[in-house]
Amino acid sequence: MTAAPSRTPAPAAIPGTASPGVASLDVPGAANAAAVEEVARAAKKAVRVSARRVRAALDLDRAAAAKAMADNFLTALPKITDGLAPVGLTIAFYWPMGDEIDPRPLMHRAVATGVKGALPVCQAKGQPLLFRRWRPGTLLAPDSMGVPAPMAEALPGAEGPDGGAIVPDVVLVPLLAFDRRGARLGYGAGFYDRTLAALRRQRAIQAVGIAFADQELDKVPCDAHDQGLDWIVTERYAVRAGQRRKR
Ligand SMILES: Nc1nc2c(c(=O)[nH]1)N(C=O)[C@@H](CNc1ccc(C(=O)N[C@@H](CCC(=O)O)C(=O)O)cc1)CN2
Ligand SMILES: Nc1ncnc2c1ncn2[C@@H]1O[C@H](COP(=O)(O)OP(=O)(O)OP(=O)(O)O)[C@@H](O)[C@H]1O
Repeated sequence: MTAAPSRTPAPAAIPGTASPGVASLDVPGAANAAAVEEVARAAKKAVRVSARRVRAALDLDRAAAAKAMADNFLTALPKITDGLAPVGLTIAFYWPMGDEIDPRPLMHRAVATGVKGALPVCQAKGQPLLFRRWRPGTLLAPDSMGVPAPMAEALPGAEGPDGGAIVPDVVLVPLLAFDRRGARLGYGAGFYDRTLAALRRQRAIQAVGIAFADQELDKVPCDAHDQGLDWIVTERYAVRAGQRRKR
């Protein structure tokens, strides 16, 4: 199965991956569902450890890769946003953490073309992320997970508990590992899964996984609550999830 065309709402889960790799655990009923979850959780944990090592050890020019990723993203943007609101497009970026590919060159270039920028804010564990407006120069302070995020007070008209939250059209998702189906692995706190699930209930959005190309795996372990990617953009290419690898 391929990803849904971009004019229809994005798929809520990764097509054909309800119980990947563990379908032979043919135990009927709720016990099976729990076993499948458990196997997926253990598999993810192991893959996360090795994926972190792989990303930290990548032997490449990280600044050049960040620029190349920005080029690929901006070239693909008309396709990524085909069918979304053409005016006042809001893109949720992320502020780089650790060894992640740096989205800041992309953020500056995208905003210079008139895109509205946003950054995620962690409110608390177990809660979806919210997004606040980002422009070059926006003051950032550590959110509840210690990641720099726009402060509520810094925003004009940001009254209310969410401090001026905005709903993005395109969400950049930082990855530890991904596959071409659009399955992804993050830090394991479930922030992006919860956030994409909540956004997709509200409107058509596009989730774009951002990573170094070498973070790709044949198959990332995933389970029923995992929210898939619509696109993947790396320093080497931009692809719609669900497309076969041309190699
Ligand atoms: N750049 C970026 N921003 C993001 C995320 C992300 O993955 N990348 N998130 C995606 O969910 C949310 C933050 N999630 C987080 C999940 C785990 C840890 C964490 O375990 N931190 C460790 C140090 C990890 C490290 O340095 O590699 C710690 O605080 O001890 C932090 C943030 C929102 N913002
Ligand atoms: N939509 C959701 N509602 C409630 N809990 C969820 C949801 N999505 C994920 N979770 C929980 O979050 C935890 C982490 O999920 P998972 O292992 O998929 O992390 P991840 O995809 O690597 O993390 P992230 O989404 O932060 O990048 C799991 O224990 C899962 O039960």
